[in-house]
Amino acid sequence: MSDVRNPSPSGAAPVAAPPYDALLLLSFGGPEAPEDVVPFLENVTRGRGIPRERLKEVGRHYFMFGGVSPINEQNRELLAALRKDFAEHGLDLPVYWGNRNWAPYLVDTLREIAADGHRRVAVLATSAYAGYSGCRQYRENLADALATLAEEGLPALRVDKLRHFYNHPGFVEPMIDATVAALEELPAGVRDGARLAFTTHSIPETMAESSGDPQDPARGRPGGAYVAQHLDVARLIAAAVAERTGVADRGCELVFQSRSGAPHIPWLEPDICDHLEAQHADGAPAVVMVPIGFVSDHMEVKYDLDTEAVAKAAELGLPVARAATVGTDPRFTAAVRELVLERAAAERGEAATRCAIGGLGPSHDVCAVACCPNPRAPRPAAAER
Ligand SMILES: CC1=C(CCC(=O)O)c2cc3nc(cc4[nH]c(cc5[nH]c(cc1n2)c(C)c5CCC(=O)O)c(CCC(=O)O)c4C)C(CCC(=O)O)=C3C
Ligand SMILES: [Fe+2]
Repeated sequence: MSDVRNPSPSGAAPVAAPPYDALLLLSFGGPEAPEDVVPFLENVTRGRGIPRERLKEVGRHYFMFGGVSPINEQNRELLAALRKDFAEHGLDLPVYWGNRNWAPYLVDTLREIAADGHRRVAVLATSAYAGYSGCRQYRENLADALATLAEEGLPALRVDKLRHFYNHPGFVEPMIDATVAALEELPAGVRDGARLAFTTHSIPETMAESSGDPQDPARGRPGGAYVAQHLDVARLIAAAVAERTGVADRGCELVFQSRSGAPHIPWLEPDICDHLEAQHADGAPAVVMVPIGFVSDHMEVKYDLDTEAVAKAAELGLPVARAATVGTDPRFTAAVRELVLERAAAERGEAATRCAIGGLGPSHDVCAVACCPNPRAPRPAAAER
């Protein structure tokens, strides 16, 4: 692992990151009041064939939490943490935030960026891995928003999406600490026997198979790049946790959660709740759930893991703990800064250190047209070659 953390000496004048004049934090968005829930779900599911029953069920999850998803507040905290990190390290780059499905909407943020006089924007999507939902769909959202700005006669912006950060040490290391901390929450008697269950969002199997760049060796593996990348992270965490705790055989299972879509369409399995049952039947004394698929403790974590899976475990009498997501860990904000600086250097034609751990290497900077295809029909997407 190479160290590319090189803060400017304190007192030095802040430096920019040419050619970029802004960073955009691009996220999913979530409701912030009960009356937001139905319109939010309509935004998410428009034209996606999600069964009505599933929508009612997901609406119920949000209402259980007062109609407020934690995701927007978590993104406000990340935005503040990024601004603080940039300021402390002498990086003079304004940071903006926009969402796919709720205010502040991406298109409004891009209008604001243009009005502030910025033209070249680096984009960090709050999705660490390859796949349609986490990569191309955001690039389609960018293309749509840019088209709206063009129709309005606003100045043209160029947007560059930063590479997938799933194997950046600034993302993985906080999760190693969080997994060790979760193990320590378990009763001492079951701690050493506890198994690890790495969880992520289930997606349709066909979407998993086609995830990633066709040229990327990870895509050729069963499950495509989405599964291969998650397995790589799971192995890194399992190995580090084995070393830290002196217990080598906790397993390293990748399991899935938050399945939606029609029941006859195959999605990635096993589901976390079925997995807890199987682990219990297999004699596991405890399980630690490690939500490697997510960057903050949003609704998929608070409901699907902390509520539903925890209830399943209680019913089984299986002790469980859940590892925290990276959130605003300073190693993660430093990683974002490094990704911006690395990409800026690459865009200037300079050599850049591309920090990555595990077996797959750093992801590509610019997605291919055939990367993570839209499962329905091809649509214009920004930031591709
Ligand atoms: C891979 C992936 C991530 C992880 C990467 C990333 O973080 O981007 C993710 C994150 C999230 N998903 C979220 C919420 C929802 N996802 C849905 C539906 C879907 N997700 C999908 C995939 C993913 N989703 C897919 C293939 C669908 C089917 C419909 C479609 O093809 O688009 C639905 C519809 C209802 C349902 O069926 O669940 C909702 C409400 C929230 C917000 C949580 C909050 O409010 O705190 C977040 C962060
Ligand atoms: Fe989702």
